[in-house]
This record gives sequence, structure tokens and C-alpha cells, in this order.
Amino acid sequence: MTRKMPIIITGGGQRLGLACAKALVAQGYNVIITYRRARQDIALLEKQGISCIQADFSSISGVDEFITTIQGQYSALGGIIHNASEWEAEEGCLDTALLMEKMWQVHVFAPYRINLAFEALLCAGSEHDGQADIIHMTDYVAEKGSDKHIAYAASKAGLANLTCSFAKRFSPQIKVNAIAPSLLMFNSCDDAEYRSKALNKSLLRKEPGEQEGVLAIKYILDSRYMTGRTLSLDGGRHLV
Ligand SMILES: NC(=O)C1=CN([C@@H]2O[C@H](COP(=O)(O)OP(=O)(O)OC[C@H]3O[C@@H](n4cnc5c(N)ncnc54)[C@H](OP(=O)(O)O)[C@@H]3O)[C@@H](O)[C@H]2O)C=CC1
Ligand SMILES: Nc1nc2c(c(=O)[nH]1)N=C([C@H](O)[C@@H](O)CO)CN2
Repeated sequence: MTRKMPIIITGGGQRLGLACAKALVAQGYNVIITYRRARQDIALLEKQGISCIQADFSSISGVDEFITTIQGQYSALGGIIHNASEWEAEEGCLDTALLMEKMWQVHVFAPYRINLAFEALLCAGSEHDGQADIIHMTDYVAEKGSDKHIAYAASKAGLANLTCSFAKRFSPQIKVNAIAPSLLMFNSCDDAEYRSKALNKSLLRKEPGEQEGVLAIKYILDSRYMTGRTLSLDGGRHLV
């Protein structure tokens, strides 16, 4: 059954968020995306009938402005996928205090503040569609740590913990789950040596691409009995 209530995807201007927006629209979902930087893809999404809202979660006021915009335009929501993220390393960082603050702000504070603010809208959506969903995009390193992306990994661990807390707080009307990829897609700046090392970290040794993440999101949205859980998309990395 395709849900009628709108699904928000944060960071929907590129890569996984963009692929997810296109896939859910193609499946008949009503999709809202947030983006920070304007680009051609945003105009194309708007032509497909996707509501594109500019939002920058790097400040408390930016998060609260987004919340106010949604609360002013919608009386119910079918779900929110917290996908917006920055992957920054300690290397080259001039101020680790600012790095930790930045990682925590986008990966923990923004989802926390938005989930609390949208509880009533999601419950209204659940009344209409029979269920509502919150999905947190975490990361394999939330559990295992990372020696090069310490603040990033810690913030994703915080986001993973929010999954448990909000699953308890919002049940039974709202399902709250997470998806923890290890590698979905490389960045254009990743060189051959980096790519080879990254591929060898998993048993399956492949770059699955954003559709692996889209599949996981679709599974969770279709599920009637999963909450407080994490889907690990890691090619068997935990067994290497
Ligand atoms: N790619 C991978 O291999 C992996 C990805 N993941 C996770 O999966 C998710 C999707 O990954 P991917 O598609 O690579 O993500 P990206 O690195 O492409 O980032 C997604 C979007 O987040 C937005 N964003 C970043 N910071 C902010 C902010 N402060 N406020 C608002 N928006 C912001 C960006 O918007 P804009 O471009 O408009 O500035 C960007 O388009 C992420 O949560 C990521 O951590 C986890 C493990 C592996
Ligand atoms: N916001 C992002 N988070 C992550 C990215 C990314 O590009 N954007 N990439 C990774 C890597 O793929 C890593 O998992 C393997 O090299 C992790 N998180």
C-alpha cells in the first residue's frame, strides 16, 4: 500500500538523498526534500512535483526555521529520513572543537530537535496511513569507531542511540529505525589507492551504489513490524 502522507528526505540534493527522492516519487509517494546549496537537480526535482525546501542545519536557528516552515505548510507527515550529513576528518582540521560541534549539530541535534517537533505531525500521518516512519542514516563506524573520522563516528553513534530512544518514545504510532552503511558510493575525489583499500575492507569487495540504500529505505517503509533496529549495509565488513 503506497502511503499518501508526505515523506521528508533531508539532504536530498545529491547522491543517496536524490536517488531516494526519485525512487519514492516513482513509487507514488508524496516527497519533500531539503537542500542547502541550489543546483540543477533541485529544479528537476521541482518539475517532478517534489517540494524542495532550502534548509541549513548547521545552526539551531536554521533547524528551527525549517521546523517552522514545515509546521506552517503541513498538517500531517508520513515520515522523515534524516540523511543530511557531512563526512569530515580530523586531518587538516584547524579546530577540533568546531569539528565536533559541526558533526554533533547536523547528525544529532538536528534529528533530535526535528523528531521532537514533528511528533504530532507524524502521529497525524499515522492516523491516515496506518503508520509513520523516522529513518536515521547512521554508519558502520557508529559501532566500530574510526581513527580518521573520530568526531563524525561519535556523532553517528549519537544518532544511532536516538533510534532507540525515539522508538520507545513514539511507539506504537511511529516506527523509528536506522540504516548503517559502511560503503555505499565513493566521492569523485577518492583516488585509486583509497578506493582499493576501501573495497578490501569488506568480504564482498564492491561499491554497491546508492540503490543499496534506496532498497533498505523501501524495506523499512514497507515493514509493519520493525522499530528500534538498524539495517547494516556493509558487505560483510564485520567478518573481515
Ligand atoms: N556515501 C557512503 O558511502 C556512505 C554514506 N553514509 C551515510 O548515508 C547518508 C547519505 O550519504 P551521501 O549521499 O554520501 O551524503 P552526502 O555526503 O552526499 O551528503 C548529503 C547531503 O547532506 C547535506 N548536508 C550536509 N550538511 C548539511 C547541513 N548542515 N544542513 C543541511 N544539509 C546538509 C548536503 O547538502 P548540500 O549538498 O545541499 O550542501 C548533501 O547534499 C549520509 O548520512 C551518510 O553519512 C554512511 C556510510 C557510507
Ligand atoms: N555524509 C557522508 N558520509 C559518509 C560518506 C560520504 O560521502 N558522505 N562516505 C563514507 C565512506 O564511503 C566510507 O564509508 C568508506 O570509505 C562514510 N560516510
